[in-house]
Amino acid sequence: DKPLPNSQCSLLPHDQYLIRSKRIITPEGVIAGSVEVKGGIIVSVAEGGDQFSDYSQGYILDYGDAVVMPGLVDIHVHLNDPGRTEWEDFTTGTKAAAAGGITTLIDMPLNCFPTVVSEETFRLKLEAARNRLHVDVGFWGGLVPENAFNRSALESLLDAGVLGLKSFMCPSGIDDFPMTNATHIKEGLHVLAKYKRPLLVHSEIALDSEGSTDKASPPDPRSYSTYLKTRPPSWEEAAISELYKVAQDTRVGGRAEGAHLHIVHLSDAWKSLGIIKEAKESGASLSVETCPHYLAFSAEQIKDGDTRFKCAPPIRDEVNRNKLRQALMDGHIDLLSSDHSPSAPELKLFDQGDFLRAWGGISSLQFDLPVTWSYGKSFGVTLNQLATWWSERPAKLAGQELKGAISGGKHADIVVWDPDEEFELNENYTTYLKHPNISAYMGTRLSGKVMATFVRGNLVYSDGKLAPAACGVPILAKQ
Ligand SMILES: NC(=O)N[C@H]1NC(=O)NC1=O
Ligand SMILES: [Zn+2]
Ligand SMILES: [Zn+2]
Repeated sequence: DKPLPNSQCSLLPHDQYLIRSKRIITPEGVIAGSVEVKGGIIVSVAEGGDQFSDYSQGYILDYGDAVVMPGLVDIHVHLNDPGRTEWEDFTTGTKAAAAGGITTLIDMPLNCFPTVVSEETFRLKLEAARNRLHVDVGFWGGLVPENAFNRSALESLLDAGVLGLKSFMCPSGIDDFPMTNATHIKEGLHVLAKYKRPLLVHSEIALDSEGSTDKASPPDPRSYSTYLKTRPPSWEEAAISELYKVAQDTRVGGRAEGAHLHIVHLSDAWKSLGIIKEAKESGASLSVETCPHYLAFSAEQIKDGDTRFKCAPPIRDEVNRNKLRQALMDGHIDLLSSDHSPSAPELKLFDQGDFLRAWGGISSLQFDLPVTWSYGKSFGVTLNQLATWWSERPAKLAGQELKGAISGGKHADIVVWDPDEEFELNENYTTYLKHPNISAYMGTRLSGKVMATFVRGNLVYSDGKLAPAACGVPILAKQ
């Protein structure tokens, strides 16, 4: 049993050990057995336990019937560092991730300042992240009008190691991250094809909407329905129809073969979803995510002035929510992400409760797992589905073939949790997010408590404690 290179990285002073449990979630199904970890890698996964009854090579951690699952890979997180660290930063965000069983997160190129739209700005991002990551963190670069037609600028950003690009089809809310049109996106995909990396798109196009026109009786900005009317499903439909067309380039033999288009945070479960199904059938390389808040909440439940629930696209009515749940269960939605997009609490305008002027963004990162499980189990979500939507597919989208599953040869990125333990998410709950009070989940009762989190074999979180050192690494795309 070799000593660890840096004992501050892990709460477990062993390099080689066995994790035992009656419920290990593997790609082949749930098994009772053990996962053998050595040097940060899963060296074997075995059913039963007899062959290890005398495990003299290392240490044994027996978790009984707690669930041992691949750590979550949250591909859609805004940590706002550098530049808006009073909203969230690398330290708070990655501590929250570790405590929540998220072993890898991919940081978005906007809400930080400057935005990550060039090699130079990406270097600033990496500099800010240095020695401050408690889990592994990858980065999306930004596709904006300024770089979309500048192939060499995009190539240097991609050569520097961003895992793919992200763009908006509507105003992003951040001045130095302007929106792209279909032509910019087509060019971006063409460059990405060579790298075989994805483009993630915020898919709403701002059309004139009924909410903003009635001047005789101005709508009440404290009412959620006022906000909901300003961003109807037709905005998502309009964007996704455009994307259907540009995605044709990603087909075999197309101009952007090798690139992939990923639609982020789908809310509309009606026509948008239909177009996505058709695009997949057409042979386009396309996928879609939704977020726990669209599965958990409905417009009917959002109280006047409670701007914690403001996000874009908006949380829609209960019928839409149920249809979205069904689409997920039926396999039409590929994966889940948080779109963790916190702000300083002042920007949520809790005093006025003004839905039209408050910052749009849901804060949820630390609660990805218990939230998905608490709401998901009511509509039949299984443990294997959690691993597919939260680990296997997001790892694949981000090009991380060593992450996202409990199987031999992969990184030992593991969450151990108790699906049956319930807790009140209130001010007494230990939360590492910078501003827990802005989270839409605060005040709810959840089930599914994270007991331990391993990142490349380091026990970074256990039983309410974090490892002292920040030993997560920045993930750079391989050439
Ligand atoms: N800029 C930013 O983070 N916007 C996010 N917030 C939100 O609710 N939807 C988004 O795209
Ligand atoms: Zn977005
Ligand atoms: Zn986002």
